[in-house]
Amino acid sequence: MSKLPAPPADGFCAQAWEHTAGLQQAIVEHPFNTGLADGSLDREVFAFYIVQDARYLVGFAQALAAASTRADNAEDAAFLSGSANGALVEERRLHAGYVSEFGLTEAEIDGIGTSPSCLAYTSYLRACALTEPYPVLLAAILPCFWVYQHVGTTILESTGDLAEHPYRAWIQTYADDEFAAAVLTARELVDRVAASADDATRQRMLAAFTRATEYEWLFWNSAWTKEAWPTAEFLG
Ligand SMILES: Cc1ncc(C[n+]2csc(CCO)c2C)c(N)n1
Repeated sequence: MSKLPAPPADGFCAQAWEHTAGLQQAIVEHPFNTGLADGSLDREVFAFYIVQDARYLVGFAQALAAASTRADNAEDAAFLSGSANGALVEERRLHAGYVSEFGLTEAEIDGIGTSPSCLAYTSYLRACALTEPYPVLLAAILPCFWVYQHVGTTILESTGDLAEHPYRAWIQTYADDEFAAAVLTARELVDRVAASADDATRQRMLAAFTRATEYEWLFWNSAWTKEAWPTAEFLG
């Protein structure tokens, strides 16, 4: 799948992407993602990322499920709750893969703490679900879709044939046509909701989109550094 078409120039999504363009570039150029693209990424760093991502997917699914209860029509509710289910199906798939691909036992998995950045991102999404207006919650959810589609298709452009690529399953998931269609639906939903929001709400939407995109960067960076709690040493 190639890159998505640009969103309508007068809408929220176009404004949000332009506002975060430097950060989007930094995400694509992060050493985690350049290593994912050329296949040089350390397997252990990737395993750390996958374990944290499974934790993230549970929190993200909760935010999507909460958003679906606030939709004002069945089509949007179905999209949001279907995406929540999709995130949980993916969590189950990753979890099953821990054992087969990375040789981790259930006890080892349970012993891996949720990283500070993973907890911060999921806590932020859950907080948006509880305390922010529906349009702001949707703006916080959107980078999860859009940033991954951007990263996946940018990596695919640079790799070409994936037959021998060690991270082909990951790249295929996020450069896939079905996923691109979901990202377009998410963008259209956010543009539509933003169009009938007042200026103050639109400002908060932009802040939420930006914050969630910052958390996307933090998430990759935390895998790259195998981020741990600096306080762990005080707890024995
Ligand atoms: C940190 C992080 N951010 C985004 C995604 C991508 N993602 C997760 S669930 C979903 C859509 C609903 O099924 C998408 C696009 C990820 N895996 N990890």
